[in-house]
Amino acid sequence: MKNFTSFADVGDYKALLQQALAIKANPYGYQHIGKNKTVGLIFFNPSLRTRLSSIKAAYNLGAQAWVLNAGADAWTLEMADGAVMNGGTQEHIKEAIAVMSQYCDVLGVRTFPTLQNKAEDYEEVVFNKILQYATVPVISLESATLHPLQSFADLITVAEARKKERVKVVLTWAPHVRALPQCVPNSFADWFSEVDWVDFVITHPAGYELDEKFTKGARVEYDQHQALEGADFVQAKNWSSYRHYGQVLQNDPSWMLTPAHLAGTNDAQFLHCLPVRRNVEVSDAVLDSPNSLVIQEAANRVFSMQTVLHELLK
Ligand SMILES: NCCC[C@H](NC(=O)CCC(=O)O)C(=O)O
Ligand SMILES: NC(=O)OP(=O)(O)O
Repeated sequence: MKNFTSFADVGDYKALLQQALAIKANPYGYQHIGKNKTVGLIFFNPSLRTRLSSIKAAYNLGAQAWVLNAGADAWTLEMADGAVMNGGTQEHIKEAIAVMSQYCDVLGVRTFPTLQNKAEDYEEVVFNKILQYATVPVISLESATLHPLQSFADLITVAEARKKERVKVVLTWAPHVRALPQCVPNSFADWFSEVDWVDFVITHPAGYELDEKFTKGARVEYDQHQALEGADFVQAKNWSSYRHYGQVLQNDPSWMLTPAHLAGTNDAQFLHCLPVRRNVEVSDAVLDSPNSLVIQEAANRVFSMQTVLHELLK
């Protein structure tokens, strides 16, 4: 693995999953890998889990980590090639990333989409500049279109929690009060459509279709009730429209997941990447039920990151 930006970077996902489970069983057993190594973490956007689990993952591996809040703590960065920098931007991304590469052995970067410029977001213009200028391996901490560390943690969680060999996993759209990125559902589809022991179904209202580049022919069922029938795992997430880019087309509260929605499932276990808007996306009764895996899922963010760091630093 050269960088970690999507499922395609992984190669053998079964081997990576086994490695994650081995690391989780013996989290401090690989400290020789991180000795004298530094993990750099740059955030252009807020984070709780990704930031803290990445520091913990580095620590478990015997490495040190530093964090830069690029949106707040550093100089205002210029992204455009050939820019005449006589305005508000103070440092070009070209130098900034090259310099930060001098201070670490692997670089994690979070940069959200604009949700305004579809072409710029879906061409990953900012993230690709970072890949271009970095001289160390780069890990996506959530880019404009994908969140692979989250999906890998979701895969670890489903693998641990499944009660049978083949499982049905449903990704359901949920209402929200804001327009959110498509990264988490894109990435969930990018990973789960490839897992050979998963029957994967996506459900959302019309107009919320995801980019087929990521859904890769996965079954889309517009009737949420039908989709949830017999599910073993349900991942809920809001996203804004991809077709009508960045728009909130509707917010029908009947899509909020409640125990009644889960009645026809196979006692489904519940997933959400967090942060979650309680009683907007999902009801308290679902989040607080014994079938909720959200804390275990967040805990597994340490092991998805630790496994990726292990691969890139070994
Ligand atoms: N990193 C996990 C999800 C981040 C982001 N959620 C948010 O922005 C929620 C913000 C709010 O609830 O206002 C998203 O959906 O991609
Ligand atoms: N799930 C997730 O990535 O959370 P943060 O945005 O808090 O890092």
